[in-house]
Amino acid sequence: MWSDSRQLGPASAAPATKDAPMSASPRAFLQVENLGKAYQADRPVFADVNFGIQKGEFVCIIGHSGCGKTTILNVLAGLDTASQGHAFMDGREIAGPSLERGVVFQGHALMPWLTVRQNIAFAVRSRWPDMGRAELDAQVEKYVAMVGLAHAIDKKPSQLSGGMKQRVGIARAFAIQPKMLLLDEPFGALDALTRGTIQDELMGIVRQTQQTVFMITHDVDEAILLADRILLMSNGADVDGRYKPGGLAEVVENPLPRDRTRTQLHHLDGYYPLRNHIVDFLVSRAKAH
Ligand SMILES: Nc1ncnc2c1ncn2[C@@H]1O[C@H](COP(=O)(O)OP(=O)(O)OP(=O)(O)O)[C@@H](O)[C@H]1O
Repeated sequence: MWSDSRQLGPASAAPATKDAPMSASPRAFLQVENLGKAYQADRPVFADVNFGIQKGEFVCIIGHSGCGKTTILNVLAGLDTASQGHAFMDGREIAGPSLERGVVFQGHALMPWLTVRQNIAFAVRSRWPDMGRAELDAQVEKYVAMVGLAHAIDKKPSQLSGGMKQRVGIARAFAIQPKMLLLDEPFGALDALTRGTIQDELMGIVRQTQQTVFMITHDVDEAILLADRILLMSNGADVDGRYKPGGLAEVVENPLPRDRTRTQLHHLDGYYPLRNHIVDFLVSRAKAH
């Protein structure tokens, strides 16, 4: 079930030119190669991060605060640049933001003066500027319904609860039909009950759309529920007087059946060993690897 990160990322010898298609290679749909980030040259936050995500795969990343999860997600989103290494999606190096990647942050980032319908229509129009009115309306309504908000489609964000706003953010990300969805703790600010409901909804939509997802979470159960694989990340630390950057310490395959649900998760064979393994990592190994 557990695998060392070094087995994962077959770092390629030939980095592709920015924005240029790569030559045929066995890379995954999303491929991260030797990624590193240093704000301070002698103390990189993380270094030599390698992993791949296959099309349709749901991958979560877990690690303590400050290990660099958001930095990695921002590099994948094209919102930040790495100090070292490369990230490729669908055969091209990621070199800036793109509507091919949908991003959802903890703060929903909706435009407060627009209704739910208008917020999502804005994103859909950015993606398909020539889309006709009827098709645009249908696209918006489909994804609003998918997150259970048809009744609130003409409301403004100020009239919605935190959970509803986060659902709008999710609907907006799905509505542009991105090739990859990047989620940075999207449920972090929600109460447990709402969080559970939206996790179920997200899982349903992801299964229906076969969406490829990379998600940051601090919640071990959330990762076990949603992810096919869980990346465990360690923090940079001083070890025996020498600084060791953070990095990908381990990749955990989720052995539980893919049709698992939140309510039966705890009863499944393999749940407790998996949970204990991740918690042990966070408690005893995440600070230095
Ligand atoms: N612009 C910046 N300048 C200097 N240091 C930064 C900058 N942005 C991030 N950092 C540092 O880089 C490290 C990684 O930050 P990042 O937000 O990626 O971590 P994280 O694992 O996502 O943390 P959290 O779980 O708390 O969100 C942190 O120590 C942070 O202080």
